Amino acid sequence: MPAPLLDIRKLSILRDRTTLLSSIDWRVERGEHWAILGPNGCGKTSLLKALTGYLTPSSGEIELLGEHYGQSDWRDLRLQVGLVTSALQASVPPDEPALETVISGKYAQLDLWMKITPADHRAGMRLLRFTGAGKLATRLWGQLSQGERQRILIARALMAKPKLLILDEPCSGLDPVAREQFLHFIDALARQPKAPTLVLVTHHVEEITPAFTHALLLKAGRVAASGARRTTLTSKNLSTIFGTPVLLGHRDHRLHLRLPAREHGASFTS
Ligand SMILES: Nc1ncnc2c1ncn2[C@@H]1O[C@H](COP(=O)(O)OP(=O)(O)OP(=O)(O)O)[C@@H](O)[C@H]1O
Repeated sequence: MPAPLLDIRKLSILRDRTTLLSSIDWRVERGEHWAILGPNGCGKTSLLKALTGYLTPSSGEIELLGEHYGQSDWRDLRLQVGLVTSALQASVPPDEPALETVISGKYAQLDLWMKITPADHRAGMRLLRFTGAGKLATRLWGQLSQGERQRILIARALMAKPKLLILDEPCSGLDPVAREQFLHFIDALARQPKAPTLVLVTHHVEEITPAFTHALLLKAGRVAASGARRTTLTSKNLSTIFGTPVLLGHRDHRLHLRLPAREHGASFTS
């Protein structure tokens, strides 16, 4: 049996007497796509930092692509993990054309300084077209819209042919139409036969499209629920993580969340 893509066991992280993560167990098999959901401060970013080697565990084990944290060079392993996060946006030079930003992903560098080979040019253009940004090749980073930037960053991440692609709140800052278009793209990407395993970090159940097969729900640094989407994404579990009763609905293969009627409280009178 092949090793799981990711196997995290009893991971705890403490900093300055604060528990960021407590006894996290999370196993991702190849071919699965996961959503990580939880309220502000529940530990989502800390978990991502731990698995990309930017936050050292206090205890527990992380196994990524069959390699154990602490025993392998995590800088090499990190190259197999694509990370699309808004934190990256500030690091891209504003005068860099989109095609160069994409190609820089192959070399894990920001601000591409080397000569572009014809093969890299072809691969970069193919990915730009694939992400629906083919016409943006010469557009400068500083001129791109938020939605366009997200597509460029995904193309950039795919340039390194990652086994795991992490999308950290990729819809923040997108208008409703751009968000829907972007979610369609992500759903289609996940269904590609050679797609990397996707991990989507979000606060919003609406963004968990049907291609996401599994979910990890975090609350206060702990796993509140984890597993197949049907059994994990439930009103009960979501009420637990958000600390208030919520109702999960399904419409047209999409999820939505609402508060029970009596929770709305305020009413208007004229
Ligand atoms: N280096 C640190 N030292 C102390 N506390 C930290 C440190 N890093 C994060 N924290 C705390 O750990 C908790 C989890 O933070 P984290 O950024 O992982 O949450 P998150 O789920 O990503 O939140 P959000 O949804 O708001 O982005 C927060 O309360 C945060 O203040």
